[in-house]
Amino acid sequence: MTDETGTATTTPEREAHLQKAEGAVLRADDLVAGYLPGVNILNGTDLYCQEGELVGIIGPNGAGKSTLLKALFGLVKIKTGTVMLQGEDVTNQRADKLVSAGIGFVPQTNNVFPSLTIQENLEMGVYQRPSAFDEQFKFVSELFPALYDRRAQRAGSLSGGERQMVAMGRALMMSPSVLLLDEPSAGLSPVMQDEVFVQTRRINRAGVSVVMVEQNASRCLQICDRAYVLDQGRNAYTGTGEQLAKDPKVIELYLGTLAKN
Ligand SMILES: Nc1ncnc2c1ncn2[C@@H]1O[C@H](COP(=O)(O)OP(=O)(O)OP(=O)(O)O)[C@@H](O)[C@H]1O
Repeated sequence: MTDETGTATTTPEREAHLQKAEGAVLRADDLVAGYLPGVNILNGTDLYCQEGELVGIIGPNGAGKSTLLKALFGLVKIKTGTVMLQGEDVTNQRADKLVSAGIGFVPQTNNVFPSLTIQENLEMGVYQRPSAFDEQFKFVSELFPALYDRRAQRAGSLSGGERQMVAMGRALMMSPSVLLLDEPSAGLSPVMQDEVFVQTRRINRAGVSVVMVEQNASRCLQICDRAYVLDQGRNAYTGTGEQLAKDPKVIELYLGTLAKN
């Protein structure tokens, strides 16, 4: 991390965070990234996800939450900093390489092929390893029985919540070491939002490490093991979901406006 003058800085909190990041399935250190030359959206973001963890990322609009996920998944250029997947440096690797290396990503929008059936969508998820289809289809069908029952239905005819299930199922087809979810509850009715949180927890309990960005901050903090509050591309607060949900500063600055539902 550097200050405005480019001098290296660190804090005891950051040192402690870096120590806890040892051995993580996915870790990002000091990411600086953005879309345009000279305009950084991430300004030294740190994150880690240990095996089996469900990690949430919350924060105000425009904080860089989606940008962080895209940077982890090779969709936004990382200018400085590193991304390590199971101890391997994967900084700025192409998304398709990251999928075969073990990162699953579910974008916020346009995350299914609407003209394809549910089964065909799931086949697309495993196109790099077609021989794994049967086994992975069984795993995904056990998590989401409705997908199996309706496998011949076109994804374009499904509701928002059902599409989200297909998108998650597709990303799980490669049996990822870590699954990145970008605002899975966005645009859904309160009932369907709840369903998505239950499903996310179920995926995590099935042994999949998850990093999720969420606009429904209070619900996210309820289900996640740990979370980051991002502000202006920097780590503002971090702790267990329970700690952050009770932290007066987090409540005042972020949950007050974000946790309406
Ligand atoms: N493709 C892009 N090109 C240029 N700037 C972008 C692009 N996508 C996002 N940004 C900018 O990056 C900043 C962070 O956006 P980002 O979507 O990461 O925020 P966020 O924390 O996910 O917010 P929200 O909850 O509103 O989605 C915003 O200022 C946004 O305008």
